Amino acid sequence: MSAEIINGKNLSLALKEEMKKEVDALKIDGIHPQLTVILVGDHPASRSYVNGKEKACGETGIGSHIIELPKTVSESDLLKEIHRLNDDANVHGILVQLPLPFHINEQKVIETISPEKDVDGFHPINIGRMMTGMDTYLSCTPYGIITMLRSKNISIAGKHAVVIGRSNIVGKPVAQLLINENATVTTCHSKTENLKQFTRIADILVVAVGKANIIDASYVKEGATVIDVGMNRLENGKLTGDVDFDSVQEKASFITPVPRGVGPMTITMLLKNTIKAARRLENREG
Ligand SMILES: Nc1nc2c(c(=O)[nH]1)N[C@@H](CN(C=O)c1ccc(C(=O)N[C@@H](CCC(=O)O)C(=O)O)cc1)CN2
Repeated sequence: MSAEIINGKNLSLALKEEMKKEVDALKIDGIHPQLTVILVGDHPASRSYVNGKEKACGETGIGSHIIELPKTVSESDLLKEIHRLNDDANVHGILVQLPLPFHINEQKVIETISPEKDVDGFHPINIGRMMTGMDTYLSCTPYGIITMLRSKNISIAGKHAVVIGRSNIVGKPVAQLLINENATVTTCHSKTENLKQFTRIADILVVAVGKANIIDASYVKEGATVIDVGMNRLENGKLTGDVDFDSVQEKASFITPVPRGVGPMTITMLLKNTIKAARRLENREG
């Protein structure tokens, strides 16, 4: 067997075309979706992700603005900036690029963003809404994963999904979204004993560990769907996932690559959330 590749880059292109039409229609109604991104410091990867967000906004007609703050900015100045954006009626979506410097409390920052403008879906109110199955902004990476599964009509209901990783940004919300889709979900993590006993019975395996090529074919059930959220930069500069792609591709039914898998979908779902925010804040059903 050789698994079908779920190409997040191509899916993103198709979704962005649809969103461009949606944004054009909104503009005719006088609504101009607007995203503001705050970038603290000059971490090259963060800068590149923020540039990617700006480019994707441009491609779909969404207005974007980047606020750059020095890495020495105080927590209170950052919070002030967020309050100002919360009060700015022209701004529909606010995002603070993570990670932040150590002297800034990330959770405090997330909780300061108005839940109605929290297009990252990180605010505890939006997490709570997601957990109770309410309509809300879904965290972009988990939302992208569910969208990738749906794009290939992969059955989720009744299937056993195993998530490796329990971060607030990926592991926990993706597990919850899979439960919302009626999967039976097992969450594994660094303290899980005998990881293979779980992964080998997974119909859907989501890997968000952060260790290059740690999951090889021996962890995977024949015919499984394998979603690789890992993004590991090797010494030679090459980007690789948590999944040993070549061996797992021989055993799985579907697999996401790195790069051009989940990563591009993270940005694309941010655009979806920004359009939703614009509709909601302008009272047009989002
Ligand atoms: N406020 C947020 N911060 C961070 C998030 C987030 O969703 N919100 N997620 C990550 C970074 N991230 C977006 O911000 C992100 C990561 C990766 C990609 C991507 O497209 N990756 C490419 C490869 C890019 C490369 O070569 O380096 C791919 O996988 O094909 C997009 C967005 C942490 N911070």
